[in-house]
Formats: sequence, C-alpha cells, structure tokens
Amino acid sequence: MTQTKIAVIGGSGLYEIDGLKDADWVTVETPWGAPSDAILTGTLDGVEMAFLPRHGRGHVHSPSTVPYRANIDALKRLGCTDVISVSACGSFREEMAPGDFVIVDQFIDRTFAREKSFFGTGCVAHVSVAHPTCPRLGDACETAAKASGINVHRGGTYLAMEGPQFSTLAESKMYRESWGADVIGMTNMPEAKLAREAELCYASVAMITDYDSWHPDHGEVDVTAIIATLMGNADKARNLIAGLPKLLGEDRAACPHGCDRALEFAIMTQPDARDPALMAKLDAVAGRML
Ligand SMILES: CSC[C@H]1O[C@H](OP(=O)(O)O)[C@H](O)[C@@H]1O
Ligand SMILES: Nc1ncnc2[nH]cnc12
Repeated sequence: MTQTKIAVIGGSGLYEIDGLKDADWVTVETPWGAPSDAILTGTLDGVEMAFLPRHGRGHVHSPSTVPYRANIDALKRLGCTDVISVSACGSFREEMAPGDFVIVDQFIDRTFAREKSFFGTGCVAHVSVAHPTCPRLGDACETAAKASGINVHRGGTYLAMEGPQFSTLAESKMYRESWGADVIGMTNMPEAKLAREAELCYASVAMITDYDSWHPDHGEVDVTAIIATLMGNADKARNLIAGLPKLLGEDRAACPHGCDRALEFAIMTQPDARDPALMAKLDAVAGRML
C-alpha cells in the first residue's frame, strides 16, 4: 500500500486552487528542464495534493512549448500517484455543450512538434496506450462532478491538435464526421503518453468552452468566448477537485488497471547496452525498473 498523492494539471483558466492546508509553491528541477511553473503542494481532507498550472501562472507557455516531460517528471519526483488533467476543449457533439464536462477516455494524437517520450537512443521502451486513461480515476472524477452539480458526460475521444491556431472548418468537420472525435484540445498529448511511461494513473476532464467551428448555429471559435465560458468552468473545476481526496482516500492499493506497472515488459534495451547518461535522467520516471 502506498500513500495517495493527487496531482492536478490545470489548463487554460485554472492557474491555482484554493483550500489546501500547508499550501506552498515548490520549485522542482528535473533532468528534462524546468516544469511550466512552481508546483502548489499541500493537503486536502488529509490527502496530499500537488497542483501545476500547465501554461504557467500568467499563461506563458503555448501548447507546443509546454514542457510536458519536465511536468510529468516533476510530479513523479514529488511522489504523485495520480494525475488529473483539467483542460479547456471545443466540442464536436451538440449534447456536449459549453459549460459541460467530459471525462475523456480516448485520444487521437495529431500533434507533431513535441517530445513524446522519456525513452530513446540508449534506452528504448514501448508502453501500451490502448487504454490511455485510468477508469478508476475516471470514476472518481465523474462522481465528484455529479456531486458538484456539473453536467458531466462519461467517455469521449479527445482530438489533440498542434495549434496554436484553431482548426479550419474542413478539419473540424473531418474530426467530427469521419474520425468520430468528441472534443478537441491542444495539450493532452503527449501528456497522457508521458504519464503512462511514468507509471502514473491519468484522467482527463474536458471543460467544454465552445463548438469549435463546425456548428451551423454558432460562430467560429474565438478566445473571447472561450474566456467567458472558462470563468464559470474554473469554479466548477475547483469544486470537482475538492471532492477527489475523499473519493480516492489516503491509502492507495495497486491500480486495478495496471497503470502503475506500465513499464514492466516495456524496456527493450539490454542492461549492458543502455546509455548511462539517459539512465541517470530516468531516475524518477523509471527508477523502479532500472
Ligand atoms: C484558450 S483556448 C486554447 C487553449 O486552451 C486549451 O488549453 P488547456 O488544454 O491547457 O486547457 C487548449 O488545449 C489550448 O491550449
Ligand atoms: N475549439 C478548440 N480547439 C482547440 N483547443 C481548444 N480549447 C478550447 N477550445 C478549443
């Protein structure tokens, strides 16, 4: 049995959370560079928490320049066991309306200008991301959302685009009609893949801000409308987060879905062929296996 430590990665509009006991912004250094910002640590209902604003306070990092590897490494280094991502997203479904939340369970990764793995030359690993989110964490997010009165949808496919521009109308229609995506954002990949490599349970909560550009009765997406919706969404997200510690509890058994054992059988490079410099960088992420 290990101790639960819940990490929350806050997206656009969610740059801090309140109510933490012994709250402290801590600076964490990683072999992958600096995380997006300092990390707010503390306890909520007796459970350890860590909050990281994905774009940094003041919204400094663009979706392409968020230091995804440093962020996940820093959370792992702090002892986090579970990661809840909270993100502003566009919707491809009429019924997933602005103000609603979606507990995402699948991704289509269309990003191309980001470092996507902790592994590489000198230590090659292939983890499964067939099921990239943790159903146990998804259950907790759904329950906490319902308890806060949020209109929540369980399950949805998140299209991760590179950005920073929004999609063209042709792309928006293709993602929705041909590819079956439900929501769209710019940040959950490679974040979810890296969390899996780091053996962290990961859940993604999409806060719907707009209908992207496909909807005939809504204009094309723009940041002003997104920010207006985000103001309401951020308070809802804080309420959802406040409910998680009681649901997840202080003691954490092994993940029934195996997220915390993802690296077993994943590392291909033989011990005598491994690059010592890369091995040193993997101390937090894969130390258990090396
Ligand atoms: C402000 S709209 C575009 C921006 O918002 C989302 O960020 P996050 O996922 O961190 O909430 C989206 O992915 C874009 O980065
Ligand atoms: N329509 C959209 N496309 C991509 N990212 C978003 N974040 C919020 N709305 C979005």
